[in-house]
Amino acid sequence: MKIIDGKALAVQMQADLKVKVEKLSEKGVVPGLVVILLGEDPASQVYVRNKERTAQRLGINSKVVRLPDQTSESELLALIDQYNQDEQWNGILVQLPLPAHISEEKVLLAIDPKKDVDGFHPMNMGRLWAGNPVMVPSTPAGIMAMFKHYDVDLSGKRAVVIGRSNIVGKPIAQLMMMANATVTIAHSRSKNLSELTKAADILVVAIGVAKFVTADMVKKGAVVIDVGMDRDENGKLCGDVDFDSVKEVASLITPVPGGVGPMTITMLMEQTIRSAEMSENNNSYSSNK
Ligand SMILES: NC(=O)C1=CN([C@@H]2O[C@H](COP(=O)(O)OP(=O)(O)OC[C@H]3O[C@@H](n4cnc5c(N)ncnc54)[C@H](OP(=O)(O)O)[C@@H]3O)[C@@H](O)[C@H]2O)C=CC1
Ligand SMILES: Nc1nc(=O)c2c([nH]1)NC[C@@H]1CN(c3ccc(C(=O)N[C@@H](CCC(=O)O)C(=O)O)cc3)C=[N+]21
Repeated sequence: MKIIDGKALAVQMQADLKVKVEKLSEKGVVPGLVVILLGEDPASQVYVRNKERTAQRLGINSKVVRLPDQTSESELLALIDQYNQDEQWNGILVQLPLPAHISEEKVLLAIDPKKDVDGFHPMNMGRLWAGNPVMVPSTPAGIMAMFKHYDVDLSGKRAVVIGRSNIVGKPIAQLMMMANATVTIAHSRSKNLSELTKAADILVVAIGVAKFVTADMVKKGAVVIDVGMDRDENGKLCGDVDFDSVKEVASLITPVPGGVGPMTITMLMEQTIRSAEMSENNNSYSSNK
């Protein structure tokens, strides 16, 4: 068993990104990321602070707009429109989940697809599913970067994703399919889940249930990616995978913390930089393939 060190890979990739930002800045193009956060959810506060800190370290111009929970949908939409028009900000991210009185769909549709560094706008989701991604959601992009760095070849392999959210499950399934894996997407209605997961060469878990995947559900030698950000019975941060038992079965496994999380932030920064590059090149909004 080998542990995938997401933290170390993130640090390594961020060093390259810092150089990129310096070069762009010399040309007068400073990438700018604005993060909009509604409410006081403590986990969201931590993630947003991590994003802000990383952006600053890389020389990316960053701004966090903190708004009260009761902010109206129209206020939020007006604010997004203001940042859509403002050339100084080439990346706009609205932290999810949003309060129940605000339509997530309307908000995601309002963000200029060119500035949608999360890749959650239906235009960007559609382009991903069409096989010509422009902006890719950062968690799945981070997982693919880990596969590349650790020489995990997906071609012809059986990959199983547990979770079908728009921000993790669906896009990672599509990216693995694009890398020629045979992909199964499981969710809370799936029957005989263990049977599916036991057949997986690659298992990606994104459900939000602490230590849900146990060793008996995993094939010997499988690669296990744990996206979960959960709390165990003692309130300690843990993932969706029971790391201590599954690590004995897996050939490669990500820890929580220090696995997918740091890579998510890194890919968000990469995407922000790419979006700044596109805005420099005459607003060309096109796939990078
Ligand atoms: N490290 C990182 O960078 C990130 C971590 N996360 C974390 O990843 C986890 C998942 O996030 P997200 O995708 O947004 O979650 P959602 O809550 O949007 O989706 C959860 C998915 O898991 C499925 N599910 C829930 N319980 C079970 C179960 N017992 N068996 C099988 N499937 C189940 C649900 O099925 P159904 O559709 O049927 O309801 C749903 O498809 C969370 O812990 C979140 O905090 C999220 C984003 C980034
Ligand atoms: N519009 C939007 N975009 C997102 O990308 C987005 C979102 N909304 N909502 C919530 C999820 C979750 N997410 C994480 C980012 C970093 C860590 C992270 O840094 N994790 C650290 C630990 C953090 C801690 O100590 O709590 C780690 O795993 O090592 C985790 C989770 C981004 N998300």
